[in-house]
Amino acid sequence: MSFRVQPAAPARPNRCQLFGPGSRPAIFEKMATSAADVINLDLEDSVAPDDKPQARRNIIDASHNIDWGTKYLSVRINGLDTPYWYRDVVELLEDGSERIDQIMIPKVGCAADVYAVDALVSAIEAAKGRKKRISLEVIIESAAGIAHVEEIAAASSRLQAMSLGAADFAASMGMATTGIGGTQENYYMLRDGAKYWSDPWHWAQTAIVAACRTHGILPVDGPFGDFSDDEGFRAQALRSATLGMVGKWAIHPKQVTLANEVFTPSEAAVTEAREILAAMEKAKAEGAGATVYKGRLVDIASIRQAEVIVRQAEMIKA
Ligand SMILES: CC(C)(COP(=O)(O)OP(=O)(O)OC[C@H]1O[C@@H](n2cnc3c(N)ncnc32)[C@H](O)[C@@H]1OP(=O)(O)O)[C@@H](O)C(=O)NCCC(=O)NCCSC(=O)C[C@H](O)C(=O)O
Ligand SMILES: [Mg+2]
Repeated sequence: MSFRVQPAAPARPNRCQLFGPGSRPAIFEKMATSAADVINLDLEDSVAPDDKPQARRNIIDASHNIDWGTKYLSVRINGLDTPYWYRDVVELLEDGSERIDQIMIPKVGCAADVYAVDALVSAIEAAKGRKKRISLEVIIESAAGIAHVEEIAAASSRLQAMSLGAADFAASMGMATTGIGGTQENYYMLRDGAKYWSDPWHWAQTAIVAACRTHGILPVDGPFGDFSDDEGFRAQALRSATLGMVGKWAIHPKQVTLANEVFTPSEAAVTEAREILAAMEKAKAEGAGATVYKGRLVDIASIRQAEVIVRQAEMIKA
C-alpha cells in the first residue's frame, strides 16, 4: 500500500439514482416514494430552455413541500457553458429548503469547473446561513472530462460522487452510435467467422473508478437508454458492479428495482465473504498468511476483497 492511504468513499447507499425532469412536477411524489437511494431532479437536458425558470421554481417548491424521506436529494444544474447554471445555483440555494443535499454538475471538463461551483455554493451558504453543507456530484461525459478525470476527482472536498454519462460521452468522443450504454452492434472482435461483442464503455468506467477510489468518491454508472430492455440493463449494471461502481442511474421507474438488485450484494455473496474472513482468521491464528477456501487460494488481499462486500451489505442494511 502507498504511504498515501486510500480514503473511504461516503458511507451512504447509492445503488440507484432516479432521474426526473424538473419541468414535470407530477412525478415528484412518485420519485419520493420510489425505492431509489438518490433522487436527481433535473434542470439540464431533460428540460427545454423556455421551461428552465419554471422548472427551478418546481424544484424549489418540491424541496419545501414533498416528504423525501431518507432519499439523498440531488439537483442537476445546467452546464458551465450555458447562461443558466449560475441562476440554478443561486435560486436553489437562496430559496430552496435545507432538504436539498447535493448539486450535480454535468459535462465537467476540468477541476476549475468544480471549483467555480464550489465557490458559488460556499458564498451562498455563508450569506444565507444555510446549515447543511451541500455536496457535489459530477458527470464525466466528454473527452475533456475523461482526459482530466483524476484532477476532477480531487477538485473539491464537497465532491461525493462521479457518474459516466454515456450519451454525451459518446457524442463528445465522436463515437459512431446513438445508443446510451450497453452492447453496441459494431463493437466486436471476429474469430473464425463468429462475432464476440466487446464493451466500449469499459475503459472510461475503469478510469472513473480508479480516479474515484483514489480520492474517496462514489463511482456511479449513468443511464441505460433502452428502458424496454431489462436484461440489457442488468448486464450493463453487473459489469459496472464488477468493475467497482456502486450504483446506476434509472431514467424510468422500472429500472430502480433492477439497479437495487444488482448493487445489493446477494446473501450468497455475503455468506461467502464472511466465510473467507473466518477462514483467514483461523489461518492467522495458526500463523499462516494464506489458506485454501473451496479449493482456491485466499490470502490477506482476499480479506480486503471480502470486506468490500460485507461493508456494502452492512451499509445498505443500516
Ligand atoms: C422516459 C420518460 C419520459 C417516460 O415517461 P412516461 O411516458 O410517463 O412513462 P410511463 O408511461 O411508462 O410511466 C409509467 C409510470 O411511471 C411514472 N413515471 C415516469 N417517469 C418517472 C420517473 N422518472 N420517476 C417516477 N415516476 C415516473 C409515470 O408517471 C407513470 O405513473 P402512473 O401513471 O402512476 O402509472 C420518463 O420516465 C422520464 O422523464 N424519465 C427521466 C428522463 C430524464 O430525467 N433524463 C435525464 C437523465 S439521462 C441524461 O441526461 C443523459 C446523460 O446526461 C448522458 O449524457 O448520458
Ligand atoms: Mg448528458
